[in-house]
Amino acid sequence: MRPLKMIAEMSKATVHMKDPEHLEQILESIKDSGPNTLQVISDFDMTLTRFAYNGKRCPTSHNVLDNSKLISKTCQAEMKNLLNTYYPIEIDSTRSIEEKLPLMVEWWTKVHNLLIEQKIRKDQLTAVVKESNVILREGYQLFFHHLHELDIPLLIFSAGVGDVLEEVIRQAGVLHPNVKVFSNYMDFDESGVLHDFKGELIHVYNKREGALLNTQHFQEIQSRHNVMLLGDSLGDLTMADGVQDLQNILKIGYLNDKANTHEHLHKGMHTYKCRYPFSHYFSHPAVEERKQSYLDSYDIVLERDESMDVPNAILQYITRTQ
Ligand SMILES: Nc1ccn([C@@H]2O[C@H](COP(=O)(O)O)[C@@H](O)[C@H]2O)c(=O)n1
Repeated sequence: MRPLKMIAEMSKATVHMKDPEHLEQILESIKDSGPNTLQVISDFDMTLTRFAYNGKRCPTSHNVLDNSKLISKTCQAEMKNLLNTYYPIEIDSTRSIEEKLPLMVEWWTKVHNLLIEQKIRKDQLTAVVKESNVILREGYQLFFHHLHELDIPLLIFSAGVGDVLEEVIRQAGVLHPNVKVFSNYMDFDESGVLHDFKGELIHVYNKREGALLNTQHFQEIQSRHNVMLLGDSLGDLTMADGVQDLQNILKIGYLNDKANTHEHLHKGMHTYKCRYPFSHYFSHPAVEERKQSYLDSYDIVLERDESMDVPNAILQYITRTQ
């Protein structure tokens, strides 16, 4: 039987594909190569985590801090201003990456400096994550456990805050040894107070496997030439750049619903629970407008789907040995 017929989840109404035949070839080729040739590369915010829950937007790893009691009201206001300034630039498809890149570095640098000024303590992060509204997508247990069982590396590339997202995964009980996170990690002084961020700044335009060249992680994944990639933006597609001798890449994209959220964003504005002020949403292209570009770039597009059902079903299929 043809692969797509064998994967029941592929007939869900949320699933879209531009070229099912090509997708079937990729699925077969990855399956034939075996699980020890596979690595999974994923974005974190709004890809492994939910975009919304009960009609309310869920936070990114940065927002977990922005919305917390660790940040003064003045600082929250400054961060919100920065978001108002730079987020429209991040999603502006009329500007080139060359134009946007220095501005993204500027945004991240300003936010990190503000966070440093807040003298955040390492021992406060557990509580802040617990109190936040961040939620991993439904079916995350199966996803993480299956990859762990088969010893398939899960590389999470995130321009968010590594300490926060690692804590999210830890609290969910799925921070297995095969999970490697590449993100912006906080640097705490000897008394446990944030005084810097470690290493090179990671923003939306430089998170990719090639950045791991000459690291131990790179050696561990060098022989894995097949990739399953999960993302929620077109920028996430470059995360696999630098994979050695890439044979097959299966790209699954979450097309999150930005248009449906106006109503609760109005409410969220007063509670600081929303990610962005609603003005961003009015200028943000709606799902229908973005759908074609996602279909042109991702092999599978999941529209308004808050679950891991499809990635899980695909994984079960391509790692089945008989
Ligand atoms: N102060 C900030 C800076 C960035 N963001 C958003 O985080 C996203 C990056 O995280 P990924 O896991 O998707 O790499 C990015 O899309 C920014 O909009 C933020 O919320 N606050």
